[in-house]
Amino acid sequence: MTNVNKYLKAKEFWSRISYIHNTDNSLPEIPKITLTFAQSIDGKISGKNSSQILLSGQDSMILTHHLRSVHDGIMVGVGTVINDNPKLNVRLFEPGTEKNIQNPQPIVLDSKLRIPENCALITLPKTNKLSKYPWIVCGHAADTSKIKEEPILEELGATVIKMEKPECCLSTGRPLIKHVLNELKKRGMDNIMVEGGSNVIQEFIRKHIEERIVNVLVVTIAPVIVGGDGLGATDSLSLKGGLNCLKLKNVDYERFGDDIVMASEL
Ligand SMILES: NC(=O)C1=CN([C@@H]2O[C@H](COP(=O)(O)OP(=O)(O)OC[C@H]3O[C@@H](n4cnc5c(N)ncnc54)[C@H](O)[C@@H]3O)[C@@H](O)[C@H]2O)C=CC1
Ligand SMILES: Nc1nc(O)c(N)c(N[C@@H]2O[C@H](COP(=O)(O)O)[C@@H](O)[C@H]2O)n1
Repeated sequence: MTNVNKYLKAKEFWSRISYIHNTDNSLPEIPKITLTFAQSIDGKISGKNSSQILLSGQDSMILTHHLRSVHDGIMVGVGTVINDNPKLNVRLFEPGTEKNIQNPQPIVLDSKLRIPENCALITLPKTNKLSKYPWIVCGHAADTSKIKEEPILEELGATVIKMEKPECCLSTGRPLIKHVLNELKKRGMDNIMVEGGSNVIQEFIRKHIEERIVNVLVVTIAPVIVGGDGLGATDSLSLKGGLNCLKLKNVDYERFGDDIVMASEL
């Protein structure tokens, strides 16, 4: 398949599955959510000691970058930033379309402002004008954090969104997802792609069971075996409320190179 056809296929797949995304089953006060990650055939999203691994092949990576380009925001937890130092921008696009490419707004869930000042999300926009400075969402426990100060991050270009009200955070200071999403909607985010990592994926699934906050789940399954040392997307997720397992609905599959991409309602 030529590269042009790979981009076309990614676009067509998103058009096909976004019928799920666009069904009006979402809560109007929060952005529409696409929950997405790549996993090995044995359900791991990273390797031993949480080491980052390249699971997606080129074709499914093109899809991931297309998804980034069609969302207002892209969200990860600070664990992913510390571990992977991701860029979270759109680097794979059809040649000739660069003028139309919009990078999503990077959003980092970071209860205690642990984000490294020299991470790519903060340094990249200095040299790459198309990249956006990150929004960093912290809780009230950030006050007592010994590490990062809000003014330093803001001087560097980041926007710190502090969830100060006690009802917006757990007693540990971790911001509650629903309140965070409501705040992001007020700041203009109509749809957000949530890229992980494990704790954030689990939090979205937990919350979804209560309030249906996820519109579409997109999982790339790569023909790779990581083994028992790897980190699973849902290793610490215990399904409460008598659920033995969560059965996905409206399931669709497509092959991208050697990978299978599954899209469904959660
Ligand atoms: N294969 C894939 O698609 C991906 C794999 N990963 C992998 O995931 C691992 C990182 O995952 P984790 O360590 O679990 O970190 P994480 O990225 O899920 O971040 C967790 C942190 O987010 C913060 N946070 C703030 N509010 C939160 C909330 N409401 N819910 C949950 N977290 C909140 C907390 O400080 C928490 O420690 C890395 O190994 C990385 O390589 C990450 C993204 C995608
Ligand atoms: N789609 C996908 N496939 C993989 O194999 C992956 N390891 C990931 N990981 C996610 O992508 C982030 C890296 O993004 P940049 O390439 O730096 O823009 C990483 O942090 C994970 O969120 N995704």
